[in-house]
Amino acid sequence: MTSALELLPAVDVRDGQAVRLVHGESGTETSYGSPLEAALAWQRSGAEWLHLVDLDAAFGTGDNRQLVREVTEAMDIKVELSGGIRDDASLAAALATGCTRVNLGTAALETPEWVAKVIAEHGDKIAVGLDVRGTTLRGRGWTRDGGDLYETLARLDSEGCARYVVTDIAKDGTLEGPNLELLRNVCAATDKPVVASGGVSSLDDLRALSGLVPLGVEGAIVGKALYAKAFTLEEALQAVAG
Ligand SMILES: O=C(O)c1ccccc1NCC(=O)[C@H](O)[C@H](O)COP(=O)(O)O
Repeated sequence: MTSALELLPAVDVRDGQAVRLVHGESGTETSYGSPLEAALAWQRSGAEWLHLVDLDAAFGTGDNRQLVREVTEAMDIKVELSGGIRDDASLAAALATGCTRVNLGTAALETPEWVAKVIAEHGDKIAVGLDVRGTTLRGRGWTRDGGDLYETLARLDSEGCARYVVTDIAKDGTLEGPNLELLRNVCAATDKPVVASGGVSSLDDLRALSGLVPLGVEGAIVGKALYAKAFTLEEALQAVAG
């Protein structure tokens, strides 16, 4: 039997606030208040995962490390931490929060030897974010080109990377629907589970992503649609229930 699609409601933190960006671009923020309140609300609604992003750390405009730690420690559910985890110190701080796993982005493009080392050390506590425009990867808060998607995926697979978080930046925060073709292509290129991110707008999008579970899509991150109240998390969980 195939498992149900996992849902990861997103809390992206900028300057201490829960925000949503469009295409991940700095300056496009819509603010949604306290990150802790948002995270607790998703937990109360039945989430089993939280996708928590430190956008300042991703953009290099500071960090929300203390707040991210407080939110993670307040959760009874699994937490995936993302944003600016690029060296031993930031990885140690992220893992010390007690999160379930971390999502590395820029480091996989700029310091591949370090990423290979931490994959070997930490196994499935490490996921790698493949954030793309077309098939070109983007790093540094999605502001710099960082190589070819499929070459990088092959390299990370050979290093034992456990899981990928795949974002089509053109879709992120737009409510235009996920890039199903990209997800199919990535699943065809790797045996490792894929978490889809960016663009979910409706329960039908979630049903379409559920249809990709047999191909290797394990989960879906949902941000803007929940904040914009396109549907509730309870409805989303019902829609993907196996
Ligand atoms: O995850 C990151 O490190 C990151 C870096 C720079 C800009 C954005 C980043 N993440 C954004 C997300 O993970 C979103 O929460 C997620 O893609 C949800 O998108 P949507 O459902 O379209 O709001």
